[in-house]
Amino acid sequence: MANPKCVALIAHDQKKDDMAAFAQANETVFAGWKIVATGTTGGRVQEACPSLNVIRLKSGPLGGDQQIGAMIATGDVHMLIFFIDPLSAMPHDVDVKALTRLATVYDIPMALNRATAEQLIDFNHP
Ligand SMILES: O=C(CO)COP(=O)(O)O
Repeated sequence: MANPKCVALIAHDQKKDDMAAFAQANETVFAGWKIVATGTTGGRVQEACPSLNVIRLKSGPLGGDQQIGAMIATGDVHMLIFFIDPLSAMPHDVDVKALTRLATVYDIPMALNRATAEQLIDFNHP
């Protein structure tokens, strides 16, 4: 089988419950994907979806967003699902901006809320 496409999953703290529920509801779809995630998000998704193999990177504020940005630049991440919290100030706001900028530069599908993510995965079964 060809290498599966890679999706990056990230959620800010206020959105982590939502991400865990979203991943669980779509566990069978994600089974066909390689999954990378920032540290804490990845832990929550792994807990919610024991059948998946979630590759956990650093936590977002400690460089995880930048790691995923680098993977987008090298062509190793093909879709970004990032449940952002627009109501809280983030110490690593510049990293968040850099990540969404790179997803735009490299023109990969990017969902920043759950409604868009649901649509994206409907269209992107590998
Ligand atoms: O802060 C984040 C994204 O900007 C997410 O990082 P964690 O998944 O480690 O909480």
